[in-house]
Amino acid sequence: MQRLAPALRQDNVPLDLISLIKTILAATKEISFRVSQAHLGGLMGSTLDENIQGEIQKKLDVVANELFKDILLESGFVKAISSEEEDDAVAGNEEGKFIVSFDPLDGSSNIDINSLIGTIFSIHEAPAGIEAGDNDMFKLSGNKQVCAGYVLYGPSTMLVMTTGSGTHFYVLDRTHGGYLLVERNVQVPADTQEFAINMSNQRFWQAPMQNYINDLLAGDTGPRGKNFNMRWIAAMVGDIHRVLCRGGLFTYPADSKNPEQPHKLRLMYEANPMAFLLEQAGGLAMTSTGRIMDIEPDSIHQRVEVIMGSKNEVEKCLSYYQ
Ligand SMILES: O=P(O)(O)OC[C@H]1O[C@](O)(COP(=O)(O)O)[C@@H](O)[C@@H]1O
Ligand SMILES: [Mg+2]
Ligand SMILES: [Mg+2]
Repeated sequence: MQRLAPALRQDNVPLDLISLIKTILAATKEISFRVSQAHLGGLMGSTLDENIQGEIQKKLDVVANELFKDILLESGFVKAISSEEEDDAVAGNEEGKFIVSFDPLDGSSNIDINSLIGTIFSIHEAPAGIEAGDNDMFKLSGNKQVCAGYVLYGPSTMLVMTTGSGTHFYVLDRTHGGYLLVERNVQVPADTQEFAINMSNQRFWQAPMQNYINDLLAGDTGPRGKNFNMRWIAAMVGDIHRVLCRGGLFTYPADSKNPEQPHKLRLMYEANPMAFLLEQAGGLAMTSTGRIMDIEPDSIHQRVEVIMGSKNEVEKCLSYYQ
């Protein structure tokens, strides 16, 4: 099995980006270890602190964030970072060529039940003429990502990553401590009979999503003429990984539960990186009004609605909004 660096060189990834990716992955190996030892290291449960999202931070959210942030800022490769757990961008090396947005631990509500969690990252080239700590530096669309990926801390620790030459799967080999390529150019099936949504929000969805989901639930007795199964891991990394492995539709639609905040998932370090991975694997990643990666961000913690996965099924869902 091919090691990470030769696999990236095969995709003509520039050496400085390979060095940054290796730095990111060094942090994920440490996080993977800390996650596996969390019970023993007193890292279960919550802190007393609230992050800018208005969520009480888990101890592991804080540990993973500090680890990721420190390793990146010390590397010298990054001009700035932006994280789910940081109010604002954090300045790095003024000469740094890249900026990194990340979700240090995705699926935080799964930590205390020992279920699937992960780390999500998105890399852009640093725009010129903006100071290192300025949030405006991150107002770049998903189309401008040079690399995106996630690491899933599951039965095995898996890396799923793209640099624009397809989406590839890697596994952390614990014998020699490196990520090995296990599948190149993953392709998402265009059709599916599996969907993922938090059903408990149903009464708050807009009418098109209500109608779409009702028709899925009607199965072969309804207009879709076939049965659909439902899954919800409550960790985007886990639900998207399933979609990349066997197809499916994953959605976190707009809802009226909190009118001031109709969307849940964050554009810069959840929706954009997953959109890049899915599109590179032949899937689609949309809101009800357009392509996620075309969105021009207006803030680093901006939230968006998400409808992504198997191409034909995403198009079918969007047809309910026409
Ligand atoms: O709690 P809900 O409504 O099931 O939402 C689950 C969603 O929230 C998230 O956990 C949010 O991410 P964080 O855990 O990083 O805050 C997603 O991973 C997941 O898809
Ligand atoms: Mg998240
Ligand atoms: Mg998180």
